[in-house]
Amino acid sequence: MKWERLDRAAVEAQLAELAGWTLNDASSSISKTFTFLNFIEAFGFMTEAAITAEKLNHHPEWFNVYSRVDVTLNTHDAGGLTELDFKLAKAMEKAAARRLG
Ligand SMILES: C[C@H](O)[C@H](O)[C@H]1CNC2=NC(N)=NC(=O)C2=N1
Repeated sequence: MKWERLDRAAVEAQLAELAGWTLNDASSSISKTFTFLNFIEAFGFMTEAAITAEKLNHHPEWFNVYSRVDVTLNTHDAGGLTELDFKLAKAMEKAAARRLG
């Protein structure tokens, strides 16, 4: 399925449903830093997010050090943000919430 790039208003509307995500340069991606109790919790989050990413065929750019995971999402194929980025962001929120309590 071909996903369309969202316009600024649609991006703002989606962002309003998410806590702690920031919009990057030219509205082309969104980012969030997740901090867990330790590496195992961070890696458990990444494992769960990876399974969702594979199901969606939509993959995060991320960087992990110990308990921290920096995530950036965008849709390369669309050159910006699409609904897929927000589906993955919301799934990540659920996976993180389960580990953060
Ligand atoms: C060929 C393959 O389906 C595509 O490259 C998919 C894979 N995962 C992807 N992930 C992300 N974030 N953006 C994409 O455009 C994308 N495209």
